[in-house]
Amino acid sequence: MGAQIIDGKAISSAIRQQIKQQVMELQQKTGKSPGLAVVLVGEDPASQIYVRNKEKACQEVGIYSEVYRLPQETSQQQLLDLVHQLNERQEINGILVQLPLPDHLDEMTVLRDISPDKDVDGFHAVNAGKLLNGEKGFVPCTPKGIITLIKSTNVDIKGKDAVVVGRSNIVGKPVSILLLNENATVTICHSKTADLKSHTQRADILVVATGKPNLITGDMVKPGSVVIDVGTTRVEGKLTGDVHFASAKEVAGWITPVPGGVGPMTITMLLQNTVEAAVSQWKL
Ligand SMILES: Nc1nc(=O)c2c([nH]1)NC[C@@H]1CN(c3ccc(C(=O)N[C@@H](CCC(=O)O)C(=O)O)cc3)C=[N+]21
Repeated sequence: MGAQIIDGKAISSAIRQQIKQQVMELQQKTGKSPGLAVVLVGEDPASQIYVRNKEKACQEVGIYSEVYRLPQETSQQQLLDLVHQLNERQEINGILVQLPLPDHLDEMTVLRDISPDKDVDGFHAVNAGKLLNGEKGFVPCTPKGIITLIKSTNVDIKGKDAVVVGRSNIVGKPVSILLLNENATVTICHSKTADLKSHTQRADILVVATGKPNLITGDMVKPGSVVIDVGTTRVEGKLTGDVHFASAKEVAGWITPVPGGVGPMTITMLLQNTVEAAVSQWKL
């Protein structure tokens, strides 16, 4: 018994099939493939895995990709020089600088120097502003994937109580705006929220993106609700979500697993954004 599992892996592969088709059509029409540059600074093992997965995903769907692996001691200027070069390169439609950057580098400055037209992560202030204003721009990959996963349940978002736990610029804030755009009533909770449980218990849609393993237990979940777990923390070698899966799945109506939920969707949305970038830069 218990919740239906939202299979992010299966939904991802269906969308990747469509993207592959679209890339083939673009190649036939233009003789070119969309191109993505991924920049990784330092040797964080988790980042290495993500970057390799992104590279593989690009290959699968026919997106051209370049990966720049820069040493830990790369200077701010060296990183900015690379970003500027990539901004100018015709064959590169999307640029992603893997976060977090080493402490001596200023993320905000680096993100601001990526051309907003190539900002497939949707982290540039221009794209964040467009999202807030309801203008067309790049939507961050994880939030975009989350909305796709919620819609896959056929639960109508309109008028529902959505509670987002976490207020990062990468997930919490943008997913809150997307849910608001879908006409949910949105509450944003965070580490200073007084009574977290009182909020999560009322959530028809619960999105958890805190990086605190097993923060949300079954007693904090509303019966029948949609629970989206964004956390992927390695605990004793095992990838662990922010939601205690075993107890939450007895209460929720739908729930995403970790792994195999939000993670694969993030990469799929990156592929989608890269194709979008190419189509718009090629003026198709
Ligand atoms: N500029 C930038 N853009 C990002 O999108 C970005 C980033 N920096 N920094 C790190 C986070 C994290 N992130 C994930 C992507 C895929 C999985 C993923 O595919 N996870 C698999 C499991 C992978 C594994 O086994 O480790 C899953 O959940 O099933 C997870 C996490 C993207 N991020």
